[in-house]
Amino acid sequence: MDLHIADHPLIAHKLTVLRDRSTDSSRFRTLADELVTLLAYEATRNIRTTSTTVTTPVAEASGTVLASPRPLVVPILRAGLGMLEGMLKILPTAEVGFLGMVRDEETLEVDAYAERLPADLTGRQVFVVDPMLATGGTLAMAIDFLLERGVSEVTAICLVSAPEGVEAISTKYEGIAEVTVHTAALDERLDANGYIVPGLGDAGDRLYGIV
Ligand SMILES: O=P(O)(O)OC[C@H]1O[C@H](OP(=O)(O)OP(=O)(O)O)[C@H](O)[C@@H]1O
Ligand SMILES: O=c1cc[nH]c(=O)[nH]1
Ligand SMILES: [Mg+2]
Repeated sequence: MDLHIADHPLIAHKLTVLRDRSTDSSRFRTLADELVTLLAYEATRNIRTTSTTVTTPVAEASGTVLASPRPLVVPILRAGLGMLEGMLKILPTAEVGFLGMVRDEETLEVDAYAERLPADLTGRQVFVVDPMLATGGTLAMAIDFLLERGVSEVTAICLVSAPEGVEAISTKYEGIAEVTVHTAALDERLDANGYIVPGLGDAGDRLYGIV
């Protein structure tokens, strides 16, 4: 697995405000949106393109456009929805698929309650967005859904990741699929309840639950 940890002062600043317990939902949503746009710039560095020519008002120029089929963005509900608009700002032509998943707070087992993906994703470039990579159980289930549909290359964009989740994904897909994770931060560890330390708390609640 390829892990990229962002190293940019604007990302560090926005993430610091995002972590702050006193940041309210409205500001949290704005920051998540801004952060994913910044992370997506680097995460799309290897997006597939094709060469073309374009006629300017002056002359013909050679150019580059996104290849077909267009990329697929998959937010993992609920918290991943807070990263969708930020992704679409820089990938406005992407197709969007949805996965709804929730962790059991006691067992940390993941339940998939919604799935709306194209049936055949053979050869498609896929960007999964979810703010938190904790145990890695949710991202693994999402990757499994995608692999079943023919995907061989998945890029995940997360805001905060735990070493335990990174290790779990790296081990599970070694030699099976090309998985890349872009994260704004790699934190210290998980606590006894499966929360990332220092993390930012429950991303879904902070985006949509608590004002
Ligand atoms: O790596 P894991 O241990 O699987 O945990 C990470 C998952 O937990 C959060 O979702 P949650 O289950 O809280 O659902 P929500 O988005 O509806 O809040 C988060 O958005 C990830 O999807
Ligand atoms: O710290 C964590 C871990 C999982 N999900 C969250 O929202 N936060
Ligand atoms: Mg949650």
